[in-house]
Amino acid sequence: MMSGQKDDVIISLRDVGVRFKRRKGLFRKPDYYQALEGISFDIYRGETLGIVGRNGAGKSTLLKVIAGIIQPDSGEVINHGVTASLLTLQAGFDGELPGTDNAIVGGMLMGYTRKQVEARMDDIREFSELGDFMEQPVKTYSSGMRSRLGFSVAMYLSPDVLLLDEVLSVGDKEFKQKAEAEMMKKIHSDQTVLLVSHSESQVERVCERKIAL
Ligand SMILES: Nc1ncnc2c1ncn2[C@@H]1O[C@H](COP(=O)(O)OP(=O)(O)OP(=O)(O)O)[C@@H](O)[C@H]1O
Repeated sequence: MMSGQKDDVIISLRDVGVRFKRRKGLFRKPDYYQALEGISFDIYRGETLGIVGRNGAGKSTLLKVIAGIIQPDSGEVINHGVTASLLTLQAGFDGELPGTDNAIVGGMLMGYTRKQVEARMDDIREFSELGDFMEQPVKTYSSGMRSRLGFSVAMYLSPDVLLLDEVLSVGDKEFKQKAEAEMMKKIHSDQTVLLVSHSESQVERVCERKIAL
């Protein structure tokens, strides 16, 4: 991980716009939906930035643009040489593969080698509290178990910028508290975190700065 000053800008968004083509069936022309428009801000090294907004405000879309998963239709995202990975609870896992293999694949997508992920597997297993379930296919997991796996992988294999989409809002109360405590440690370290949340109070509690969409 890179260390540096808190006033280093590591990613800049300049007037970013994203629109989606919406199909209207066979006999009508598609139209366009402007999911994001004119978004400009800087992300500083080491900060924890909360992104809030109502359903459909474009929060998940914004994280995808920052992660480079989708390209903006206007404006630009300038990455000053950092890795940014998106953690969501819905996507990313192969249900047929066991938790361990999913952790390895996830880590490799963030630029780690298999050996590097394996070296952290005991920590991931312990934090997630999945135990022997780590050897079971992810399709047999409950949604809470999936979120524990995703969160634990992200915590132990952090890219320079960790993009978290609603990951603190699931799981049982106990795990949520443990996850939040772990997040607080990251926040007080060099780790840069962008956190999307429906909960304004959670953002107030966890983040140093917030952006409303
Ligand atoms: N692939 C897509 N094709 C068409 N429209 C899309 C697509 N992805 C998102 N949208 C639309 O863009 C808007 C923003 O979606 P996004 O998922 O970014 O919102 P959000 O703020 O994360 O919402 P939520 O709080 O409900 O998770 C929504 O109106 C959604 O319908």
